[in-house]
Amino acid sequence: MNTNKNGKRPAPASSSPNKRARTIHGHSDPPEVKDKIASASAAAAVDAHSPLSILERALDRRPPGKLEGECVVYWMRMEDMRLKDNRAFSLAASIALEGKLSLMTVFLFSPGDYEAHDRSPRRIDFMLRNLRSLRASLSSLDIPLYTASIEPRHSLPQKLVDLLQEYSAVTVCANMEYEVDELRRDERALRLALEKGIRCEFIHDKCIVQPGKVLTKQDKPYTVYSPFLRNWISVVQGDSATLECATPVKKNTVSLTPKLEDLLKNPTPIPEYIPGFECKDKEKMALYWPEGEDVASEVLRRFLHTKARKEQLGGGKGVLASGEVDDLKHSRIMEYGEGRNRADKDSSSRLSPYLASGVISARECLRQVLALSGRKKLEASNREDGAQMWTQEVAWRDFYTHVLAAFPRVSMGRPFLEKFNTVKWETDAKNLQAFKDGKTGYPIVDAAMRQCNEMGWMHNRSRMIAASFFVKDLMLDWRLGERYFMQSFIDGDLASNNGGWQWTASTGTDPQPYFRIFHPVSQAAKADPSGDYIRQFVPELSKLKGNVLYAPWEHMPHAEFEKLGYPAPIVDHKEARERALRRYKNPGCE
Ligand SMILES: Cc1cc2nc3c(=O)[nH]c(=O)nc-3n(C[C@H](O)[C@H](O)[C@H](O)COP(=O)(O)OP(=O)(O)OC[C@H]3O[C@@H](n4cnc5c(N)ncnc54)[C@H](O)[C@@H]3O)c2cc1C
Repeated sequence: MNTNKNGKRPAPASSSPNKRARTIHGHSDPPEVKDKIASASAAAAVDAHSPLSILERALDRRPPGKLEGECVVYWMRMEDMRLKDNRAFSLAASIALEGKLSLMTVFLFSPGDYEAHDRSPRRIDFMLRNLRSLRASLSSLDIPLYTASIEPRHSLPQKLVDLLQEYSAVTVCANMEYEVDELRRDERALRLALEKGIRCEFIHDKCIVQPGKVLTKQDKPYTVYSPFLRNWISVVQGDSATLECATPVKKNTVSLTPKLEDLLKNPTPIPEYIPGFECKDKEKMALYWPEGEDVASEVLRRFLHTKARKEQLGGGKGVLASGEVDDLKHSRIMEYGEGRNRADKDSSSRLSPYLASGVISARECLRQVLALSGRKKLEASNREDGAQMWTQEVAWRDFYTHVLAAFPRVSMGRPFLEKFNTVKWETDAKNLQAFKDGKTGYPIVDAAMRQCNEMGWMHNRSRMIAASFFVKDLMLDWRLGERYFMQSFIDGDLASNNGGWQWTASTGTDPQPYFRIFHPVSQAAKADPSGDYIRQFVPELSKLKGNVLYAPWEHMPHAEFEKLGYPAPIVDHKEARERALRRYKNPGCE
């Protein structure tokens, strides 16, 4: 470790071009994500004929003649893992009721898709846990659940249709998933099903307002959030059907065929884990993030009605640990306007794992917010009221899903702003590893990354600070960071994660301007004024207080600093900032 002139401060590793000892220069895409980056022309072609528009057109086709069969299938996927307020499930039930048919549910595991989408073992384990809980609920409704693991992933549409035929299904209903591969898979399944006279219904459910419904005056998708939000609010308030709860599904009334009866009594197994996605810390994850619809409802209830609790900061305390106190006036949502950027407080809802897996619907969240103190109006410009502010955050989830649906190339490794595609990235493997391990020497970044590694989740501010440091300070390719987050999070959601990374990397829709670069020390003081967050996740610094905590190398004598066993900064922020400005200003240049 180096010391500076006054012998006090271990100097951060230099990032200026002529001093970079450990940095391997490279203009090429990093090998880890190379396969995932489409060419500009291929990506533009996908944008021009988006998989969503292709699927929507295909949905107009119906099998000729009367549908003959014995059941209707609800095809549940990993983003709609609930029975309440689930549109495809309700639709399947109503078609079954009308046709005097029985209802069954199918869940197909697709390890190839999980791999392709960098799904984390935590997310897969959460999926399995929720599925087990749903199986019990389905069984109480006499609805059989069929499960199977399908490989290779490209065979899934054909295997689904084989299964539909085996069970003599007339219709299959599913909620749309907006990722490119998934939309293409569904379109293929639809074509194959049609050939066999089976009807497919893929419907919008994930967002509060469906993609394609919030458009500019020129009928174009929005690329800027504020006008999107204003229009989104007018759609929500102008059409009462938007927030309507899907009809609850009742017990199967028709007597089941022997095959379905057998499936109800002898369900196909839900594995302990999916090979390749063994979750090493599953007990801990189950403590932090218990599964089930009732849990999700309780997480929401507490956010709306109870006060912040200190214990929720981390330290093995789950999202439903006891100690909550009802206090509508000072509930977490009421304090959200002021507190939402505080990583050291129990300031946000922690609903993201439940929303990402669809364990609770976003509509339900908004209905409950509107019911609070009889609130009826949403206001785009109100940035003080906690409930309004929170709704605006939930709208970001819709925004990024709409962006993904309208500009699918963003998920094909392309920056939304193509002009930044040639920005030169570093490829320093040691820096990448230090970031992942939370050993960058910047306490707030390290606390964020250690929270990620410990909980599979991070506070929004922490995600922004860590991602900014990754891109602008380490100058590492944002796609590598995007991938690591997906592989680590229990709430990994392609649209929100990609949106968050592209916002931070200044390459996305409505991004952070490239010249606004977070300072990892001043951001620490803002996000963690009490210091509790850093002390919780970075035990080497647990005895430090005040400004020393945010930049110990700067304020402590060298010998004292060394005793902490905490790394010195791996880059100098000032130099790194200049490098980032230089490279963003002139993409392609050193
Ligand atoms: C680099 C980066 C990566 C991210 N990756 C993900 C991800 O993989 N999955 C994910 O769900 N969110 C992601 N986010 C968004 C946001 O950080 C999380 O949704 C939020 O921190 C979850 O905590 P919460 O449920 O307590 O949020 P709250 O503040 O209580 O917000 C409520 C809900 O609104 C939605 N939401 C809030 N902020 C955003 C946002 N900026 N973008 C999209 N949706 C939002 C989420 O569904 C969230 O659960 C990312 C943000 C960044 C900057």
